Amino acid sequence: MSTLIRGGTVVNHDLSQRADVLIDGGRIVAVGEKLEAPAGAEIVDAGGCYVMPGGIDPHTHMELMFMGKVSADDFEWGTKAGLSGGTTMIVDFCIPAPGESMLAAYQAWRHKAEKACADYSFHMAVTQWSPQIHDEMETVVKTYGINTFKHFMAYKGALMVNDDELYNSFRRCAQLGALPLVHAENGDVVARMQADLLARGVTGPEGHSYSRPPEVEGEAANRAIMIADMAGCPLYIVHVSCEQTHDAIRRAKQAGQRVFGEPLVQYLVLDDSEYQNKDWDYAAGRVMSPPFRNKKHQDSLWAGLQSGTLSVVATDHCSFTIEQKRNGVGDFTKIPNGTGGLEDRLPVLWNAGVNTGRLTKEEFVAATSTNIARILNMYPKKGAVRVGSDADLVIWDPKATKTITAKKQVSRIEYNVFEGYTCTGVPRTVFSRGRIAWHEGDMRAKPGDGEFVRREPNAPVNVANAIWKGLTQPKPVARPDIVP
Ligand SMILES: NC(=O)NCCC(=O)O
Ligand SMILES: [Zn+2]
Ligand SMILES: [Zn+2]
Repeated sequence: MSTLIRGGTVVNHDLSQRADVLIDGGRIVAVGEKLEAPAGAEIVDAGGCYVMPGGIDPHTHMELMFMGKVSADDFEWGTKAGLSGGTTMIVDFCIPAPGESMLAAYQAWRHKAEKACADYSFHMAVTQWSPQIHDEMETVVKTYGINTFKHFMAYKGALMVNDDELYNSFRRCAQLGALPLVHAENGDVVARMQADLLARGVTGPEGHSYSRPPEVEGEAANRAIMIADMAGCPLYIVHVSCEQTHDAIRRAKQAGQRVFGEPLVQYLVLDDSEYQNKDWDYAAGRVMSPPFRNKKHQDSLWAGLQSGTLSVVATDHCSFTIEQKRNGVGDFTKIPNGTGGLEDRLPVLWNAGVNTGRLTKEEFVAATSTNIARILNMYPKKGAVRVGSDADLVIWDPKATKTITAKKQVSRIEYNVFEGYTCTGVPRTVFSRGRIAWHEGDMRAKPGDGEFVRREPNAPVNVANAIWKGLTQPKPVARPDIVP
């Protein structure tokens, strides 16, 4: 059955225009003014609204075993939370358990994701280096359709990799046409600072923030950028929280490197005063890595989104209940790291970005959908309102308001880091591959509706980078033979 979305303004990353959108077979089949409704088509009114590509959150952790706890939102509730806030696709991190092969981890993640209500894809984590990992990476790319590999430079003794492992893996990414991702924090320094703080009696959630200053992030970001350049691959830095990391990205871009930065919506509107809250549960609920920063860093991130030095706004949705967070009472290093935000990303970014003039609505679409679709090589299947694209769409009411409260959220945890924040501009109707998945609070998507999205290697940026690196690689100097 076809659907005609009538009377709205279509907003793409490059252009906004009054246009109707015709959907058939899960795809967009026409975009234009005053389209004829085919016989039997469902008509959906978008008068006074924007029609935008569904949000893509490239950074989530559903049902993840992390720091001894399993994150509370699974693929069903995580994707439902996303849909209720206009996000129609997530990219989750497939993280092998210690000693587990990537191939087994991939199967485990596919199993967990069977109940997804919206489309999803995976990044694969590299948590050690060995000939087996080297070989498995090829299968991950060519057989499983995953073109991104995540590296943790923090979480010493758990997920952290060293520079040798980074370089080996980045080299392999260059060979495979894949994109490496890094969590940039100097895990050795963090571990020392944590121990020093605990020894000085700083045991509460504020210790988490003190132990991870912007310098540990900036240093690691710089290091990863330099290693990626030497390895000959582009680089994507997840959860960019501070000016130091933004500055490293900015310099790398100005020097011609292909580096992408991903701030989180939490970093744009929440600050480090949250960790000083007298209520332990409140402060612990905001513990994530890197931690929230101050206004100076927030301004830097906003400027990066405006200027294009930062590309994508994500959430790193990794939600833990209060009981799980209380694992760290008396020792902040044991508080499971992570916050929610998936259902709030678009409304909060619109309110804090578009309504304040920091972002145009087109830049909003770029930061929440189109840029990441291009970086991950799934554009224009995802990330665009254009003929042939998947009909993952949001009808966005720029006048409607909502005050965020955990009492009404879809996520399974008891609190919300944006509690009390009022947004003007919220989704009215959300389509997932042509079906109405959510409409004004009515969740229609069902477990299993989501599909895995394959992503092929050799995105345009990888190809260009490989050509450049090939042309500029060290070559032997031809000299006349010396006859001894
Ligand atoms: N960010 C965070 O605190 N938790 C999730 C794991 C990660 O992305 O580092
Ligand atoms: Zn991380
Ligand atoms: Zn993460």
